[in-house]
Amino acid sequence: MNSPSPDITTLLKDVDAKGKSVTNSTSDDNPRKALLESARSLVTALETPFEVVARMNWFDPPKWAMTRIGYDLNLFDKMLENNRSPKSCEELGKLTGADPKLLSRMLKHLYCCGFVNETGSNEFAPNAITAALATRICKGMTIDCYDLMNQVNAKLPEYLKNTKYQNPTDKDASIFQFAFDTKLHYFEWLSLPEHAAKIETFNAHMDFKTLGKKWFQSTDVSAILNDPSPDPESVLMIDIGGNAGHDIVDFKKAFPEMKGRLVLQELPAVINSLTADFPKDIEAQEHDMFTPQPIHGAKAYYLHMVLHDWPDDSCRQVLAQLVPAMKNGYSKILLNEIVIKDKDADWFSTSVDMLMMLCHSAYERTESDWRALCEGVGLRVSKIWDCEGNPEKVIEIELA
Ligand SMILES: C[S@@+](CC[C@H](N)C(=O)[O-])C[C@H]1O[C@@H](n2cnc3c(N)ncnc32)[C@H](O)[C@@H]1O
Repeated sequence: MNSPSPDITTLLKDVDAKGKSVTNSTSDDNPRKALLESARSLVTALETPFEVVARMNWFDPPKWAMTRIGYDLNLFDKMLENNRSPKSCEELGKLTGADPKLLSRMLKHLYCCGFVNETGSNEFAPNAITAALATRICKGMTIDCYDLMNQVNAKLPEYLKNTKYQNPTDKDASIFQFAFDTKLHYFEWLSLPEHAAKIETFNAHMDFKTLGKKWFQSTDVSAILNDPSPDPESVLMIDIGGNAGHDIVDFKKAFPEMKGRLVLQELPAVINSLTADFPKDIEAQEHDMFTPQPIHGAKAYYLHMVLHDWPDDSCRQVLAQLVPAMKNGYSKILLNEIVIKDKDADWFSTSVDMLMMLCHSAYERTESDWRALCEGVGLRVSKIWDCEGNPEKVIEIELA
């Protein structure tokens, strides 16, 4: 191999320097993230362009497919059995019902992905990624994305060719609708009785999707919810489009002493999917956010990655339903949303932006996009809280 180019040398020094600032501290994850970014830059510089293209075309698609099939076989759970002991493909074949030769080929690829450890010839053991894959949220996210996105991605080139490469903005003519040959909006389609199982994978995906800490773990909550009414009957927070309530449930756990009612508002199909262990001290209410907000004078109307599913005119309709319900000088809307950078956007934000285009003809907004959206309906952004550098921020909004 040739001696490293100056670029590589600089990148190595950068990795070395960033590595020194990483500690085991769980309270500040930023040094680890900075090292990861530097390490990624180093890998990008080391790989040849042809290796990059080969990985994209040959390596990544079966990585996704083999993982998806792993769930059908219950493979990751089976690998974790018996105290995570290494298992031969013969043994795994008996546990999953799959051909040991097929399992051997699948697991060799998953080993190259770092998803399992190889402990011998045709023998594999789970590692931390296998254990993560076995969790409900990783399983739900993978099944939800794989089963949907393969079909949608496959039709994307044809859709964009048909629309002469216009940026998709029509919620009723999304790429999802084209790919699945339906006139229903994604959330109407998901609400069909025959898609009840998909709701569970979607809920698990939503539970997964926030990278990093939740908003109330990374902001000054007492400053945001300042001076809430001492009346225990008043509403402290409504989680609108809160899915199965993972945010508001965790908020309640984090602040059990905070006064005021907590309410989850969602579509009927999601409310019906709530399990028996949904906390009794949080109210679950069916509500269509495009209709007038029934609860007036709440301290906070919280929407987490809800508006990003919709193009601008729909977002304005949702916000306009909140305006008459808000108490001037008291109520706030809290949007917990990605604020995509004008320049140097991160991979999480751009990936979710693509997902929004594919599913909903929607997009991730910059700070100026969010401000313009609010100003159009008699609201104003009073503060944007940076959540420890995470792409998702808290956009605090008041009546203008
Ligand atoms: C991207 S998910 C975000 C869920 C949750 N806030 C979170 O961050 O995990 C958007 C949610 O909006 C809900 N939703 C869609 N249309 C809605 C409507 N018209 N009224 C209320 N909720 C709606 C969906 O059911 C879905 O759970």
